[in-house]
Amino acid sequence: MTTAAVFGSGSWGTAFAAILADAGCTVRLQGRRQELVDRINRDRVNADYLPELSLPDGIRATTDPAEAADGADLVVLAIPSQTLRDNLATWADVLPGDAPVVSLMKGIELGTGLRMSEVISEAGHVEPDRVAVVSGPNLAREIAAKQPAASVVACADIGTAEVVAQACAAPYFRPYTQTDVVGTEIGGAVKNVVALAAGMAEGLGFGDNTKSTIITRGLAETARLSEALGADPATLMGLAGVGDLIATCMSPLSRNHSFGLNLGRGMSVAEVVAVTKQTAEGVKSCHSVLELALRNEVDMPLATGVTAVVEQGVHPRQVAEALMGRPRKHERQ
Ligand SMILES: NC(=O)C1=CN([C@@H]2O[C@H](COP(=O)(O)OP(=O)(O)OC[C@H]3O[C@@H](n4cnc5c(N)ncnc54)[C@H](O)[C@@H]3O)[C@@H](O)[C@H]2O)C=CC1
Ligand SMILES: O=C(CO)COP(=O)(O)O
Repeated sequence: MTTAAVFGSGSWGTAFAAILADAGCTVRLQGRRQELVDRINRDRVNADYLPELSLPDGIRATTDPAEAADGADLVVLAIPSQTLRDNLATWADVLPGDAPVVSLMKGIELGTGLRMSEVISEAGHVEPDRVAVVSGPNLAREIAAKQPAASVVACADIGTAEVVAQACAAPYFRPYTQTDVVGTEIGGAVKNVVALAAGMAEGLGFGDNTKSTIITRGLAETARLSEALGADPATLMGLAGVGDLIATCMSPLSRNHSFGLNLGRGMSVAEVVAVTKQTAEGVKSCHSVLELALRNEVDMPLATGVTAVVEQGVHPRQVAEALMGRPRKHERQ
């Protein structure tokens, strides 16, 4: 039987721990707060993040990273992207030397422009062949309700991807394997930025034509960036690309979508941050995505507009007008 250690007991860490347990793994769920961990072990529920999910018996929570990682065959990381490097500085020593390490995170590191798998290799001292990424249309609350969904497990080493896929294949969760780690991670990070734009459009009172335009042109700029970084364009046509983009841009459950919605309705970034309890990765990753785009000479007008709203306080309506006023061009450019 596989023993899995999940670091991060927020919405996705908790929902993924339940997937692993339902797939037959023994799971140790690491959380920061003793009080939350005690409640998870006592009440079999993570009341702060997923109160509607009854946690399977195979999950035991702990605050101790060493206890979580001890003897694990699989390590899963589910924390905010911008905190990963600092956390790995303390966790690297306790990570098993031979287990696959899985990133559930959808962000790009500020300052370095590194993808989460690259941060894991660098700061966690894990060889790239052992680092896998799970990404797809996987809104935690729908997964927690055991609604059917699929995802992608990407790893440079297909054997490792298969081991991870085997460990997380549950009746309601269908993992597909991939070797295109770059495309899988860029798809996951950029869709959060595009979802902010879709939310803003909704907040401005625009309907489905506008949102569909944002999704489609958002996909085009995501594909341009991924290709420039060496990804396979086909990956963006799959679950970690268009699949996740649709779910996140359309769903009221998406935190990035909701964040954008509030901005479109006229709230300031500080006001939205104050009412947002969970991680909306696009708010920080828009900056790192744009830096990656500039470095690789890729045109990303939506990401540029989102960054102007988030960082310079430009009104979303102004961004919408600027986007619509650009010179016309061929659809494939
Ligand atoms: N919630 C979802 O539906 C999905 C989320 N993701 C990705 O998973 C990652 C984690 O997201 P969620 O679990 O949803 O976020 P969340 O906000 O629900 O939970 C974040 C967790 O990280 C912990 N945390 C916060 N700051 C920390 C720090 N400095 N050091 C260590 N731990 C810290 C929190 O205590 C909490 O347990 C993100 O990259 C997100 O994009 C991916 C797929 C689905
Ligand atoms: O990544 C997600 C769904 O696949 C979750 O999106 P949010 O972080 O916007 O809630």
